[in-house]
Amino acid sequence: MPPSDIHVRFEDVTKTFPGRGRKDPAQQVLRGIDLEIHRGEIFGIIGQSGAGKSTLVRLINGLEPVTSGRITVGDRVVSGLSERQLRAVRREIGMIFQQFNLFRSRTVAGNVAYPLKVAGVKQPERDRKVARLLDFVGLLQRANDHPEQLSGGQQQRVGIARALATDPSLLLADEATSALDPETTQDVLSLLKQVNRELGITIVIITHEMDVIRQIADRVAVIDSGHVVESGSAYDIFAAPKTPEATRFVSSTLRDRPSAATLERLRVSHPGRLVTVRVQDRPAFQNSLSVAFLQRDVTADLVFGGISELQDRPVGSLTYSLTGGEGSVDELLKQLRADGFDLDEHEGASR
Ligand SMILES: Nc1ncnc2c1ncn2[C@@H]1O[C@H](COP(=O)(O)OP(=O)(O)OP(=O)(O)O)[C@@H](O)[C@H]1O
Repeated sequence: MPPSDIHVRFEDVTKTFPGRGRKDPAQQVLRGIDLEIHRGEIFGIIGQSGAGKSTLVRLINGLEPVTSGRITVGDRVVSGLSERQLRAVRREIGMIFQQFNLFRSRTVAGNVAYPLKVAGVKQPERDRKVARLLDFVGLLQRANDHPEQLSGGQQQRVGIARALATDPSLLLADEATSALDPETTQDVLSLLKQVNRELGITIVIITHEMDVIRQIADRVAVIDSGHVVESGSAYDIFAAPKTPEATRFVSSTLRDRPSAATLERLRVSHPGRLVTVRVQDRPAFQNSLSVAFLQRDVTADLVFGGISELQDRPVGSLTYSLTGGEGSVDELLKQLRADGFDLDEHEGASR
């Protein structure tokens, strides 16, 4: 990828918060982070609470300084800049927050106008721009209301309009939908997609909800205890997560794999060997499985599973209870693995 197509680059970045003594020791929150966020994409960062997501995103616009390593935004190294130098960088980077962070004393229009005022944009131009932004987020009619008169979703729309006021090329979204109900979350995610597709703005979205990643991200990094444990296209991570952390996040949203308790129940009600096959985006996926079952004379009862779509491609898994004559299930599993099927047998099942 040409360097100009990389919008944000982390190179061996660490972050340690200094402690204040023995009872409050220094805390290393990010360790050796290497990441490349491409221009024009929606990049998701997922991790559990305390994994270091907010810190990571706050390093990009210098709200926190790095401890070591280098962060580049466009062709500019932003780590190590002074507050004055950072002000110019921040004009190119919008940010939205979980709690919206609007000024309660200002109107909706006043909130959106604020960054323009700070940037020295004069009145008639400012009013025109505020009206255009409020129209874009669907709140032109509410320009003179105050934030508390709006729903959470509407307040986040104002947050988005305000973040777009200085025409940023990059938008940072810190748990932007975590305070919203599922339906409003959908609306805000649709608006963010529109911001990305129509305005060409790169979006970095951090979340602890894999469903947000499923709905919106092109690529994703999974972070755990300050490390990037897995990264890649959202489809690849959903279709074939490689680490236990990514697997946990994926099954939390697809709910396609049986839990330990469900497996116990399935073992009681089904005599066969329990095998989970990952759904693959290949022609006649299910038909090839059925043919293999028939050829080996194995009876396959579908006992659990789920298939969803991500970027118009199938993801998920199917769990079968397999029964057959002496050696036939072993032969079947060997053949399926050789044919490139991705499967796990749940040990402990009755044989
Ligand atoms: N300013 C700070 N000073 C000291 N420690 C901090 C500071 N900011 C964050 N931390 C610590 O860094 C760790 C990571 O916090 P961070 O907010 O980045 O995680 P997160 O993954 O975003 O989690 P959450 O979703 O709960 O905010 C936490 O243990 C937190 O207590």
